[in-house]
Amino acid sequence: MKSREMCDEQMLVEEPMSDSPISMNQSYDPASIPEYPFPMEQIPRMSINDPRLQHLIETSQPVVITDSQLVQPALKWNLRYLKSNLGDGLYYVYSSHNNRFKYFDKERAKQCSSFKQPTTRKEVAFSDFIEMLKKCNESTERIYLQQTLNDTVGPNIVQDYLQFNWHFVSRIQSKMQWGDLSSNLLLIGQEGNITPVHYDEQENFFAQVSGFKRCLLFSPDQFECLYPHPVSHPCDRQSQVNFSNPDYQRFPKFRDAHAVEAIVGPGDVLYIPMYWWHQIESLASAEPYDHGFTDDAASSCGSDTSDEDIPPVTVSVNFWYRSSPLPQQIEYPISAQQRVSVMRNIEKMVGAVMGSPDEVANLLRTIVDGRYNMTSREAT
Ligand SMILES: O=C(O)CCC(=O)C(=O)O
Ligand SMILES: [Fe+2]
Repeated sequence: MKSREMCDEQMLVEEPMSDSPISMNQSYDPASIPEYPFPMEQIPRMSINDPRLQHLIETSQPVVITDSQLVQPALKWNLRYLKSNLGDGLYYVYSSHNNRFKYFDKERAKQCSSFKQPTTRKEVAFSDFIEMLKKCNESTERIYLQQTLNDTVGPNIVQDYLQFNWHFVSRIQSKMQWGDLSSNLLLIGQEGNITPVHYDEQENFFAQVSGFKRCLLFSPDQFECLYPHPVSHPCDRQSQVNFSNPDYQRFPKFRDAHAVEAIVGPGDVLYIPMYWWHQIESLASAEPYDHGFTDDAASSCGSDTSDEDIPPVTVSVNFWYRSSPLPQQIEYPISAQQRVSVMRNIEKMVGAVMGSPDEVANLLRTIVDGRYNMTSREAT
């Protein structure tokens, strides 16, 4: 396990482009990293040319790629540039009364009267998002923009997007026989925001554009330690465990959880394999955040409040690729990913037939109790 000091050194980011607004020697504030009770190892960081890279991706191991230039044209995406160039589309902005932004399915939430929504969501113009950010300075509310990039973006963003390093990602996509790129999610959140631990059913190249994020990953074989909500719950795929305040009575196997960690900065791309659990935390920058409005505050933002009031944000863009958990030929023992997929399918099937989550538990217990949960000696 590498020491935090080594990590901090690694995080000194070279200026990526001469006309880039990213200043040299950018780094994060180590004091902004939350502490947790589980052990952590570092995710390897390597060059696009490193011969180990392909093997890691082939075997579904997380890795940080440091020089892919995947989103190089986006490294100039500060708030001012985005405001001028994102176009007049609407953006989903989530609000939370604490720093956690736990995902939930809105449709399922409507059907579940006892469910307390952890965040609220608004669809707003990008300029309104900036006004909302300013208001966050006056309250404890925090916000997080999370919107799939779509065809409402302006021509400069289209140009930037076309100049992403598609050669790099498409080569991996075809080598790994992944399906289509399903979407690119743009994430702009305040420093300190946390996306709590969950897994996705897609392969992910997670590209950091501005600011720093701490990414904690757990392999799919830690399903038992992380206690996901039932598949029918609005928070399907999300862990029930809150790392900042773990309830060991309810979740005793969380004591066995162990993470791998990466701190990503501008230009880094983290490969998050499908079904790998991840918690993503926006860290505080060590330097003052340059949103780009400082020179022409009055004209740029067009509002009563000063642009100086905009709190610092982090910006990321992910690349989600469809993939199948089942290979053409199943090999035994099945992988941890396949095991999760099988469990999900069984849970969904029983839930669909029985109609209620309580019935799922009863039915599965009836199948197992006294029959499969015995030692092999008792069973004979
Ligand atoms: O950056 C974040 O806050 C969450 C990103 C995430 O969960 C993802 O890309 O799958
Ligand atoms: Fe995710």
